[in-house]
Amino acid sequence: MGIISSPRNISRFWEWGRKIICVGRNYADHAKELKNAVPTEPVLFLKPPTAYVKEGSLILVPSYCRDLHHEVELGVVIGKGGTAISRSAAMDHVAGYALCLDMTARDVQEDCKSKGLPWTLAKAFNTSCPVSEFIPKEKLPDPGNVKIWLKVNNQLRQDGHTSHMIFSIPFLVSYISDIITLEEGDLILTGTPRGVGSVQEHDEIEAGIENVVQMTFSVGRP
Ligand SMILES: CC(=O)CC(=O)C(=O)O
Ligand SMILES: [Mg+2]
Repeated sequence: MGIISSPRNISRFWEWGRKIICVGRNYADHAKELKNAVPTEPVLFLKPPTAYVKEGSLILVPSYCRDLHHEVELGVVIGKGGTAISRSAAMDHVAGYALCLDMTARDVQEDCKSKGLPWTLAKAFNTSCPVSEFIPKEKLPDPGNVKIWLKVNNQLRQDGHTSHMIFSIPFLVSYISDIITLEEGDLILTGTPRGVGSVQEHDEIEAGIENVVQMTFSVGRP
């Protein structure tokens, strides 16, 4: 008897084992709050698929981290892969979106920056990429014009607007695809607005895209 394989469903993109490509310092107000220069080219780094976590599971503080930060970000889910995608064709490659957290071991990142080391330990640990449900493209017709927010224990910490991104979604899809071939199921995190800050074990993080999606995660220890 042959093996029947069911087709993969893009609304469960986090199960596909694809790349997570993150853009850093894409909001001038956040670059400034961390005393970083406002970039003239996108800053890129990666998270592995083992970084994904869905609502109902804990965000885990890595054992070596003393200062875990939240960063709320709009995620772009790739529906059609490609290399050297033009800016004008970029949105044809987008299947939809997800609200994402780029959890960051800030103390470790600062140490890596001072030593000129890569950010892997700070950004790529297990559960460093909590994601909302998949948002089909039609439900977010103007992704460059939405409010994203984040609360910790019901206190508003981040209250940003995607219109403040330095590099737009079409620009980022095109720019990244020149360097890293994009594949169906890949996720691009588009950077965080100002207001990043610490979370501790037992904290509750709530985040949303205004009028579109909301999600809640708790923080724990492994
Ligand atoms: C300084 C950072 O951690 C950059 C980053 O991830 C961002 O979203 O900006
Ligand atoms: Mg980030």
